[in-house]
Amino acid sequence: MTSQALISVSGARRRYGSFEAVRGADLVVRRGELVALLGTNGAGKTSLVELIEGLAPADGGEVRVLGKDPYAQRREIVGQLGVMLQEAGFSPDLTVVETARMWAGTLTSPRPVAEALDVVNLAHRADVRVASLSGGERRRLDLALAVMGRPQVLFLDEPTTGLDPESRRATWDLVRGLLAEGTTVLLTTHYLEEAEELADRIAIMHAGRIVTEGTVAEIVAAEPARIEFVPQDAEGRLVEVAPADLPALSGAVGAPEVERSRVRLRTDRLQDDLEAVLAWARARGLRLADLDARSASLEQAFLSVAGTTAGTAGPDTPSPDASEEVAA
Ligand SMILES: Nc1ncnc2c1ncn2[C@@H]1O[C@H](COP(=O)(O)OP(=O)(O)OP(=O)(O)O)[C@@H](O)[C@H]1O
Repeated sequence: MTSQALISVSGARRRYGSFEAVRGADLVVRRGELVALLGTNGAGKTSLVELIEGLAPADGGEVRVLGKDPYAQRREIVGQLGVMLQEAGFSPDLTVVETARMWAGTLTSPRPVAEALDVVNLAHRADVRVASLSGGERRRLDLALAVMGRPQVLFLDEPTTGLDPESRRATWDLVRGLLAEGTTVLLTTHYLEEAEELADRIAIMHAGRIVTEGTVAEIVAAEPARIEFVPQDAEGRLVEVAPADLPALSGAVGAPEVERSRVRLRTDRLQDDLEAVLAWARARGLRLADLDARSASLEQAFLSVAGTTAGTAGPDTPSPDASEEVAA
């Protein structure tokens, strides 16, 4: 059974003057799932999310949230939406609990303030001034405010940017707790690792469109695997091989590359072609130094979207664990 789409965007467009930042984007977020929206810098993520949040009207296409037009019918749904902004903009002189009470005062049926602070593990910091909170605690306060109204749909905009790894993991746990409560989440993030950890599905945006969408496994499966090695003889001396000397691969994607003795192959049939490479090496008495055979990563899929789709934007600095191999 397919669960109900709480967010549905079809052919959405948004223009700033003559520049079209969102150029026919399609996106569905179903009840109870977390969809991570990734993209290159300037891809149009913020412009699209603002349409979904009802902060601006679409210049074309259709945007529906909880079955309503989020711009024209904003009042009917705004109470069901929670938005975690980059900067909530509260006075640094207020304490945590004062801030939370003030925010709760603007909502029709808020969670008890103590509960909201508890959800984000800030109860013990209730009487601390906002100015004295760490960066991670401030982000948690932003999250507490976003979930204060028990939103059905929660928008998380780079919720862990600037946080240390421990705080980031703590935030992920909080988000998992909200998902377990049934909250539906649209997350924008520059951290691929964050998307892999949290997302049921990922949508990658580039140049105003969603160009790839699916589970991590689906997105990664569409990218070829890699086999790399440096051929050596039995004494450990480098052996130069020309691309034409390499074995024919049944799942080959593109031509083999040989760069300073390192051989790079791309394949859609990793196991079969790895066996072919090993048999080829054995028959020639070669050792394969630095042998590395692996399925594609989300990062490779992301970079391939960023690199092969028309447009000028380069990839974001995607994740702290971005492999040197790809970044090089
Ligand atoms: N108010 C505006 N006026 C004119 N152009 C704008 C405006 N806001 C955004 N843009 C442009 O629209 C494009 C998309 O911007 P947007 O902020 O939506 O991208 P993004 O994917 O959120 O980028 P980032 O990851 O860098 O935050 C960019 O080229 C940006 O310069």
